Amino acid sequence: MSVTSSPALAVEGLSLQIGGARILTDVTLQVGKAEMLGVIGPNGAGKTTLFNLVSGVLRPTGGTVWFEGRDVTGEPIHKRARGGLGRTFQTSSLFPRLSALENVRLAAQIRFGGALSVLRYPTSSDEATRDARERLAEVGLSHKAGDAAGDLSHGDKRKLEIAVLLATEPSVILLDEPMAGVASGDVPGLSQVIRRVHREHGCTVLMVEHHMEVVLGLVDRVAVMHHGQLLACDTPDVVMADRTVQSAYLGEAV
Ligand SMILES: Nc1ncnc2c1ncn2[C@@H]1O[C@H](COP(=O)(O)OP(=O)(O)OP(=O)(O)O)[C@@H](O)[C@H]1O
Repeated sequence: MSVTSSPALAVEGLSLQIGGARILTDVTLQVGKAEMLGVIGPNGAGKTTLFNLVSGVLRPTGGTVWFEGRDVTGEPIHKRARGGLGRTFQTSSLFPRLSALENVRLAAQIRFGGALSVLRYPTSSDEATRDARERLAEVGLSHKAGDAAGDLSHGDKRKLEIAVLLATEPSVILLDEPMAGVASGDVPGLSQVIRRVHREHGCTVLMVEHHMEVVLGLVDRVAVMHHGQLLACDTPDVVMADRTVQSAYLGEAV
């Protein structure tokens, strides 16, 4: 997909310097509406830092973050999240002792403006609970609604995190290594959930992922990071054929 004149998300000259260390240098990138963009690169390339700057976990020392045409560089993470910029983290952000349904319901309650109570047992008539059940169905976890989040497999935890995210109705979703720790047998199912959510919600998805097969099979374009810089950003075919990418990042043809 080509990037439209009004991208869902854009970073311009984004840089982060900590002490003498240049963590990210002058990254400029646009993500079109409803596009799925993968971010790849070796360990320490700056992928998570890019996500942290985009979502508001970190403030850049240079450059700008644009979200739906708005400069959000100075906005804190919760304000960006309320505006529709949602993300998952490498480490799970679920409440392990709450059920899968309760985890999603909490996120839905925030959207519906209800009291944040996990003590109140969900009832089928409650709007947030109904919404939470729908989100669980979307990620194929209806049958695990009553299970404690902490007891779920890694793959199901990742699906649940996506359901929690969907309950906040984001327009842009950042997925930080969704396949990390997921058993290989569960990878296709999780990929399918990501593809379906992207297609059915029409949201923009940015995904950092080491699992190359997954990224190349899912995304419209791939951004390649290397030493805190953006090396290339294009369709999977073009990026895989790029000699700079092959020699600097992959070391050999893929
Ligand atoms: N707060 C910090 N202070 C100093 N260096 C940092 C800080 N945060 C990140 N770095 C360094 O910046 C570089 C980029 O880190 P980052 O976590 O963004 O890489 P990554 O591409 O996500 O790596 P991985 O694939 O291993 O998760 C690394 O060399 C890391 O050690």
